[in-house]
Amino acid sequence: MAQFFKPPSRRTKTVSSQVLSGTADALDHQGRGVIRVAHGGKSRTYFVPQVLPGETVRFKVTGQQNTTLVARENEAPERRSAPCPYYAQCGGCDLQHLDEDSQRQHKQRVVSELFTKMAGMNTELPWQPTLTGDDWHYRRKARLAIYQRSTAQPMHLGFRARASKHIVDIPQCAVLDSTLNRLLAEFRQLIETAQLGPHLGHVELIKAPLAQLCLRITRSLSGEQTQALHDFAARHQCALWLDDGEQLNSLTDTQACHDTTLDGDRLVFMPGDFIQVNPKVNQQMVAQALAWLAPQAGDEVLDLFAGIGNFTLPLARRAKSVTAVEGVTQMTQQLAANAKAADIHNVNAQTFDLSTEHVGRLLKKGFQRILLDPARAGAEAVCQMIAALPVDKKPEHIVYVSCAPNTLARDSRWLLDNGYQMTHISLVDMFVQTHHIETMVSFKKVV
Ligand SMILES: C[S@@+](CC[C@H](N)C(=O)[O-])C[C@H]1O[C@@H](n2cnc3c(N)ncnc32)[C@H](O)[C@@H]1O
Repeated sequence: MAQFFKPPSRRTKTVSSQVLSGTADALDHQGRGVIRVAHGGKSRTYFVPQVLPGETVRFKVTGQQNTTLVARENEAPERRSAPCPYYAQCGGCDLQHLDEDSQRQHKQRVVSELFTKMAGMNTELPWQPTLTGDDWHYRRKARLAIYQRSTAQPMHLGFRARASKHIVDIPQCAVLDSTLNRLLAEFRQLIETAQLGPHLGHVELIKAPLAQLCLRITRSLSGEQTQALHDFAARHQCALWLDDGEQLNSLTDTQACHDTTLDGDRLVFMPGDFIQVNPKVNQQMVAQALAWLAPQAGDEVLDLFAGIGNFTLPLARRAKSVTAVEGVTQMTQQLAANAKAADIHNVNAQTFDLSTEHVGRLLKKGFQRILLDPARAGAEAVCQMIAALPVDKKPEHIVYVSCAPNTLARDSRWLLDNGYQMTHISLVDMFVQTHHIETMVSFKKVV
């Protein structure tokens, strides 16, 4: 039999399940303690959840990126005891071991560092006061997973555990709106009495302004179960929706969900459409965008990643016209319908993918002001195309609203290197108790 030389495997030794120890010297942008551990003359960096700078811990390496905390040897002075009883298991509010002021300071520091590293900003950023609302019970929308193999087995209703598919039972959520929390407790009982558990995949709770429950149905319901849902909706004066994965049907004869803009216009939406989860903070965010963008009566404004028109309608009331672009057809149609119902006729709503060339053609028409509010992936293609515009076609003002500071810093570099100056930046405390960071930045054309 022929023999071939077999080189030794080049695969790095698996680190999985190793228990290491070290002291955190920083927090990363996901709120995890940064621990550097020496390995055979080299230093390796780990990111450990629930750990603060100065704390020495033992942690288990569960994958290339994942670690779990095993034991903490000391506590940093700024650590507080987490107010929510589910904090240790639930994957949700992962920064509540810091008080709210410390959370905000950490988030501001993260954004500043990312701007230095990724956008080349070496001067102090023009920070404005953080926009804040309630620290607890601020969420008007949440999706909870449901799992029950059969009615003889226990039912689970809650959020997924940290880095896992396991459901942590959450009878009450400390950041969920209080009306929705009360409804959640009643709904848990209904699942048991009507034996709904094996038929449901998740429930989405929305306050809009009537409480709404949207149920993901995985097996068809019996007549008695449907009646029990009807009775529940009547008893608790809420709306009920059934989603079978293909269609969303309203079970109750109630009005659709809606929000109200700061001008009093109605923004109708469907469960599943994007809405900003923190209504108090959202109102301030829209007001600040208007103040920074300062649309004038003669301005043509572009609202990109427009959703159902959260920024579009207020902008349209102040400018000559607004072109709003959104990638989901249903939301663009809803945006157009919302404008029409508010008697606003200067909105041109378009549907297309903003990561494509198409946006370049639109930008060449020339807009005085642009509002950008992308998803976490950011708006790099848009910023590159703004950067490449001739000076006379470049907008005078841009406001960028972001839920991911790394893509915000990356995209901002295109603007800062191509004729724009940052005039304002502020944190928007949309997701208190969690590591998620919402930021607003205003740019002004300087050349
Ligand atoms: C953060 S939400 C903002 C929505 C709206 N501005 C608001 O305040 O409610 C981002 C929106 O961008 C849309 N979107 C994400 N990626 C997109 C893309 N590549 N092209 C167009 N729209 C996109 C999403 O559907 C979503 O509605």
